[in-house]
Parts: sequence; C-alpha cells; structure tokens
Amino acid sequence: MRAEFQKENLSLYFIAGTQDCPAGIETVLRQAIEGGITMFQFREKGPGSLDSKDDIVSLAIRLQAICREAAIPFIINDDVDLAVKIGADGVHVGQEDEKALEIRAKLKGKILGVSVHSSEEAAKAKADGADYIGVGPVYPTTSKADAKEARGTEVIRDIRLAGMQIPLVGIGGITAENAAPVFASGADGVSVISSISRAQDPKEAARRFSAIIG
Ligand SMILES: Cc1ncsc1CCOP(=O)(O)O
Ligand SMILES: C=C1C=NC(C)=NC1=N
Ligand SMILES: [Mg+2]
Repeated sequence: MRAEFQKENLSLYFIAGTQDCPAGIETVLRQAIEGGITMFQFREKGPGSLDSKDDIVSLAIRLQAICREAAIPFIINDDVDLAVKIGADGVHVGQEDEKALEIRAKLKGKILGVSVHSSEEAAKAKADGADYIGVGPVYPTTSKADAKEARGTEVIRDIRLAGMQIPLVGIGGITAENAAPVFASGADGVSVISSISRAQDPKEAARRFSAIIG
C-alpha cells in the first residue's frame, strides 16, 4: 500500500472511534465517504470507547471492508498488532507509542503515520521512515483528553520553513470554516474527528471541506 500512498490521500483524513459517533460509526463512516473523505483512521480510544478486544477487532474488520469498497486507505491508531493482524493499510502512532523504527520493520510496504509537535520530532519521524506526520492540535479540541496546547499553524510553518517536505496533515479542532489557514501554512491535508463525526449530516459536513481542498 505504501507504493500507492501519496500526499493527496491526506486531503480530508477522517478519524473516528465509537466514542466520537453518536449516530453509529458504520453509518457515519459511510456518509463521510459519500461526502468525499480521502483516508480513514479507526481510533478507538478514551472515555466511552469499547474495551472488549474482540469487539474492537470485529468492528475494525467491518470498517476496513467499508473503506476497501470505497478504495480509501484504512489506518489503525496505535495498535500495530491489530493493523498487522487484519491487514490494514497502515498505522498511526504517537511519540509515546512503539518506536516508529521498529514499526517500520513490522509494517513493510504499509503506511506509517507519526504524530509530531515540533520540527525536531518531525525530523526524527522522517528519519524513522514515516510516510506522513500529523501536526497539532492546531485549534482547541475536545476529542483528545490529553491533547497538548493548541499552537495554531506555527508548528506546521516551522516544519516547512525547516525545508521538510514530508506529507503533513494538520489536526485539532478543524472545521470547514477554519481549514483554509491550515492548507495555507503548508499542510497537505486536514485531519478531522468531531466536525464530521458529530455533525447532523456527516456527508454534508465532509462535502463542505471540498470547497477548500480544491
Ligand atoms: C487525535 C488528535 N490529536 C491531536 S488533536 C486530536 C483530536 C482531534 O479531534 P477534533 O477534530 O474533534 O478536534
Ligand atoms: C494524534 C493524531 C495526530 N494525527 C493523526 C493524523 N492522527 C492521530 N491520531
Ligand atoms: Mg498513540
């Protein structure tokens, strides 16, 4: 899958777990796909998320099938073993997760995304073989309890000013109304949870981004 991964996949990168989807994650995912999302990350984490491993695995398999039908990359958050087990297209890990270098070895040919909060962490992620980096929170967020302080587009600009061209997605509190500055600062895409997952009409919510993505 890595061969097919390109920065355009990051344009509208939807992330969700059951905890983010009052209307039901499978329904929300299908509507988000109809609305034009370009990549999906299953992130079952935090208050209200499933705690049964079996439930998580069977849901991941169902969500993966929905993404495969639509030919969009299916990414697992944090759980490298789950990603390998079900043959996901890739994994996204934070600084505290398994070392990106070790994951790169386990996930040959798959997509590896790493969360970074500075240009130094971005350089390390690149050296470790990351295919893309997630930078944020850009704006305040309520979808990640332990999120760091919102930095606006400062870190994205720092990374681009440092000359790093690695595929980069901004994340944190992003809506169709505040997405333009994220692209303007050098991001290849925006990563979104609640402005799609909690929308009255997730398809319409996703579609509203396409005016900005071009
Ligand atoms: C997973 C993650 N990482 C940084 S902020 C965040 C949550 C983003 O959720 P939302 O788009 O609802 O603010
Ligand atoms: C924390 C995260 C940062 N960025 C992305 C793309 N996903 C995440 N789970
Ligand atoms: Mg993590």
